Amino acid sequence: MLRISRYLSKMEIGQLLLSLVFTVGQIFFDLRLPDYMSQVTKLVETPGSRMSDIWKEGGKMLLISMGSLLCAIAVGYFMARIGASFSQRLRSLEFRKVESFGPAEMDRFSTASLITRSTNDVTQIQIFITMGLLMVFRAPIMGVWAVFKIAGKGADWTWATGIATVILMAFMAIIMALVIPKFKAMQKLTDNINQVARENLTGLRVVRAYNAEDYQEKKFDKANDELTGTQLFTTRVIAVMMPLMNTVMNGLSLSIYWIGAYLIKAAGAMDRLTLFSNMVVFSSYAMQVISAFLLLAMVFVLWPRADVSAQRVLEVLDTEPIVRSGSVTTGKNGESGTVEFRNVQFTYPRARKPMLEGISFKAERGQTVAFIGSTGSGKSSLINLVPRFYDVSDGQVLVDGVDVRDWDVQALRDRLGYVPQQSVMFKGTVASNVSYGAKPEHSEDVELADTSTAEGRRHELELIAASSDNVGLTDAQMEDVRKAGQVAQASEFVERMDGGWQAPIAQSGSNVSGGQKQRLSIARAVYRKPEVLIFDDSFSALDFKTDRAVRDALKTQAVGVTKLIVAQRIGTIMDADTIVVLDDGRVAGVGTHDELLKTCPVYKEIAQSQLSPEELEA
Ligand SMILES: Nc1ncnc2c1ncn2[C@@H]1O[C@H](COP(=O)(O)OP(=O)(O)OP(=O)(O)O)[C@@H](O)[C@H]1O
Repeated sequence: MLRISRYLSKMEIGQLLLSLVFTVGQIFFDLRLPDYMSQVTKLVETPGSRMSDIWKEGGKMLLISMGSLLCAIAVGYFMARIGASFSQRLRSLEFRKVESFGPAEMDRFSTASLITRSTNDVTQIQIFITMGLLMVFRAPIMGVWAVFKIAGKGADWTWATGIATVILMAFMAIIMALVIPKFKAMQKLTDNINQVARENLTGLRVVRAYNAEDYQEKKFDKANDELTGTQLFTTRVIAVMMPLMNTVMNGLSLSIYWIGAYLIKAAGAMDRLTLFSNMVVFSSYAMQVISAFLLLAMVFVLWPRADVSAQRVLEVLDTEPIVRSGSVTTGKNGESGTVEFRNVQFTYPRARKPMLEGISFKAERGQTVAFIGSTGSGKSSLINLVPRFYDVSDGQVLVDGVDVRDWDVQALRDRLGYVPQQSVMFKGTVASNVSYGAKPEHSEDVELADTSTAEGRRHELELIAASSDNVGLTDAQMEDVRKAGQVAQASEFVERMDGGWQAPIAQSGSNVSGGQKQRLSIARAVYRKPEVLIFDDSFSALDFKTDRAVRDALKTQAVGVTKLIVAQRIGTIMDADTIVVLDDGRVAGVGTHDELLKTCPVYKEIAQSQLSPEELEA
């Protein structure tokens, strides 16, 4: 929990210190009250006291109470502010950190856990800051101060308070020993429930199609019951805590008065009034000591969960992606549009066996290099090394003559137009999806925006607005969107949509078909005007005619752009300048279609399974 405080802004630290001052003020006022109470008691007991004197002392008590109230309000206000702005910053930082993650980091954390870590975990930290943080300071200050106030005011009463304190501490120790491990488990169980819910929602169609609702429900019920069971246990234990504490508190009050009654009975008439007043004061201070323990108990309720959450949030924030950015921003000797693999070996993190071995080829500027091979032969794995989703285990991948590990990652990816195997659409419009690469990249400024100040929050909003849906594309940009759409053979269906290029795209592109998504995804890559276009099996959802039309358009419209194409269909890649045939992560052949038909049995087998004898002869 302490380590996460390094993300507090200066303003928040200032507010925290101010709250601390107000807390000390509140304690001061609270501990002054018994003194006035003692005065009032004396006045009431002393024959001949005037009502106005009692009113005066009572008035002072009221003022002191008001002072305490105002301090409490100030503390509550500042702590709520700190809690809200700090958690906002943590969420933003986590979001940006996750954006820098590659597949390796995503595999390590899992999507569900990352969602819990930036929502539920941050909320636990916020609750602790708002409700528990100042108690950490308030409880000991109040306890020690109150002990000083009662020191020397009666050995018997002090003994009674000491015994009550020991009983309280014993109760608290038992309760904490019972609940802390459960609190730790609770966040993991929340991850679990998120994971099951997420899987169910994303796979809803399959669940329905296979009538697997019961199975899914059982899985969810199990996760839900586990979480509920743990929550019930901790809540029950904590529910017992308060009555126990109150019993001890009331027991102590009773003991003080009981002891007082004996002492007063044994004292002489002159001392009785002083003793009585001392007893009232002592009892008030003793209650303050016990209250300090009650506050500590509250801290112990909130702290363990917040501490676990802080560790989980820090785990994300402290993770440095395996793929680290280099510094090169231009190609070697002005080279442009070349991609070369030099004896590349690649092993997936946590895998024992290399997935790719001995891969070498070079794509010159403007050339088309295609990759074909059976399912699982490593085509996607190979292509993923170019944008550095993973790094090679051995050998080199060079873009424009520079090792991809030396490239500044942004500069490298700016040169590439990547079309993934599964198209991804974002909520927005057709145009905003196609022009996605034109958005300003997230700026370092955002990370530093101090959201604890009004100025910082305004700045953050401006930056968010600048990077949100680019509704206002310039005419030139809109022209580029249309051109990219034409190359990807998307214009026809887009123009038939309600709103044309401004037609809305639902979350995950659920209002367009698989083939349409694929075409928009291709348009998005073309729009960037990259040096290298990478198609990871991107033509598979297209019909043969569209596949052909897209490739023809690319030939005429994307001249000089290097194309790396992963494909299942021979027809898609037949005219490539070079075809690399993969078999179980090794190169089985490299050459043109005609060459490979003669020299590569694996390629010949694939070709024979897809083409007619006439096509093969042609
Ligand atoms: N993230 C990963 N971690 C570990 N192994 C992986 C990972 N992704 C893929 N693999 C393994 O790498 C192998 C090659 O997968 P890859 O996706 O590169 O094949 P592919 O040739 O593109 O197949 P397809 O044509 O079906 O898309 C597979 O055996 C797969 O199990």
